[in-house]
Amino acid sequence: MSSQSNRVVIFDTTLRDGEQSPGASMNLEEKCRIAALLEEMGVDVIEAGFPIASNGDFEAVNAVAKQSREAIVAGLARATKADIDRAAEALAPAARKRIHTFISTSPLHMKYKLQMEPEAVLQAVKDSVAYARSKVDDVEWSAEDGSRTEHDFLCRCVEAAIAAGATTINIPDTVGYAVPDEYAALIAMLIERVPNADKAIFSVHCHNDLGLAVANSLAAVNAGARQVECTINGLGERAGNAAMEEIVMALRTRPDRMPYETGIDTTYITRASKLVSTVTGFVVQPNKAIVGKNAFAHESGIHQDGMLKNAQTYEIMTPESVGLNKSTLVLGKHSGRHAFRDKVKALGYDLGDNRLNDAFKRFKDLADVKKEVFDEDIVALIDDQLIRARDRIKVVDLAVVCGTKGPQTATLTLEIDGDSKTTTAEGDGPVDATFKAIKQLCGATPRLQLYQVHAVTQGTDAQAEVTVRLEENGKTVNGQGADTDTLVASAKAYVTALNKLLVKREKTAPGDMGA
Ligand SMILES: CC(=O)SCCNC(=O)CCNC(=O)[C@H](O)C(C)(C)COP(=O)(O)OP(=O)(O)OC[C@H]1O[C@@H](n2cnc3c(N)ncnc32)[C@H](O)[C@@H]1OP(=O)(O)O
Ligand SMILES: CC(C)C(=O)C(=O)O
Repeated sequence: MSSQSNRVVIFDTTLRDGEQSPGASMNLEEKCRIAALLEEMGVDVIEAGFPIASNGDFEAVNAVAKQSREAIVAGLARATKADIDRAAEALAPAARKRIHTFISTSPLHMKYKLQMEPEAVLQAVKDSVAYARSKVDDVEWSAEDGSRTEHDFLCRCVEAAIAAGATTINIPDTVGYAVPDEYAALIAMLIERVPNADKAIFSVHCHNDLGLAVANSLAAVNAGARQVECTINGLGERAGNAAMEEIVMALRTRPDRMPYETGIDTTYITRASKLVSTVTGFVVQPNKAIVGKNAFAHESGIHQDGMLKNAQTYEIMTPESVGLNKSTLVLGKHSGRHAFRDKVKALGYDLGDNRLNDAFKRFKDLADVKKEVFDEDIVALIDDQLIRARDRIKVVDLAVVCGTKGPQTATLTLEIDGDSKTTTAEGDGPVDATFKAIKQLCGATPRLQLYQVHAVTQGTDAQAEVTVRLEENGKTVNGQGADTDTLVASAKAYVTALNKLLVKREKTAPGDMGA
């Protein structure tokens, strides 16, 4: 494959560079599960670890080597015989194996980290690649800190690595320092200047310190790189690596600007993201591109309206293309009537325009006090509205004073047959005070048989749904009320039950309100 081909090799290093994220260690069984999924989704090369690093790393590379069939399994090695021997040993069972050997080439790294002269580094490139080639046919050489390497020296190292048998040349932006046009120019320069450049595939490995890992990788592909090293969810050292899902979906979504293909079945992306997140405990931020919880979620009314008319108005990829069932229209304070009507219909209600408008107003009030409005909230809200439509008694206002000091008081305003009436009552707790206030205003004395509260959804801002059962002269009625305020929900429930009692009384003694 050359820089003329349009096929981009996806080299996944979640298990190696991804695991270098502090706290992201994975055990052998977890690595094997991730590797199996990476292979199933069409990853070309799986870098399974750094075998000399520890026995655990060796075992993991060895286990992934044993289980993989189609994917090439790579093991990392410094420019030393011991590292290369260990990598070769771990990779031995692999159907397709690659030794990935590297050494730093930037002045800073050579002088301070390696404490080697450039000529010694150049010799190490030749020796390490040749030695690795004596072990396997597929050798990748990386110029660590390549993006900060002096160009002439980098050209000499790359030429030497290819001459010694490397078939993939990786130019990492190890510290995420590059910017897209500069990095693309670097890759183009190497392809142009290195005499044997056509004998190797050029690869990029970008870190995200400036948030440019994906942009740099794509710019490099446009300049002729045909392997991208990346990780699921962008996991990796420090700010992470280029995120595989972003690279792959950018190529798939913009073939007009980037006419390249990968072998990835993108419908596996969500699964892979979830698996890596679960295994490492690294939660994916909600607004993360492609795999964040909100990547295909819409809350604003104008966007929801557009989505309902044509999803392409606000989505450049389909959720199905990344393995999600569907987009979500999240109902919240920014939602509009179109999305609300759609949701109400989907929940099985057939409300006329007036009722819908009324429900929408109540929904907006609820959304003002609640972060997210769930289906259950809407059901509770509409049921509440339907129940209350013909009520003679309505809760208008409630203010409760409660706490450790006491006495607990409730100041309540009810609308009774169109008239507004207010009273204040004391009680044994805020619920008792509220119920006493209702009884005072309505002159009712039914017996409370049941008082039950449950949260409609989760969270401290959840709606409370209260059930009240009242008994009078052998007649029993239940009333329900829902509200984010438990006491308001309690008042509504009690009043609903009272309204039902009134209906029952009407049947026996028409026109009678008080008890
Ligand atoms: C950019 C990257 O991501 S590179 C990969 C980074 N990943 C890791 O380091 C994770 C795994 N690493 C490890 O477990 C350990 O660092 C080991 C096992 C590899 C080495 O451990 P130690 O022998 O204790 O060495 P230590 O890590 O302290 O220092 C690294 C040594 O390797 C040398 N070195 C670093 N890179 C290379 C290289 N590519 N080729 C040859 N030598 C190298 C350093 O100069 C230093 O040598 P020195 O001991 O002579 O000063
Ligand atoms: C070993 C190389 C590829 C690396 O991880 C880096 O330079 O970031």
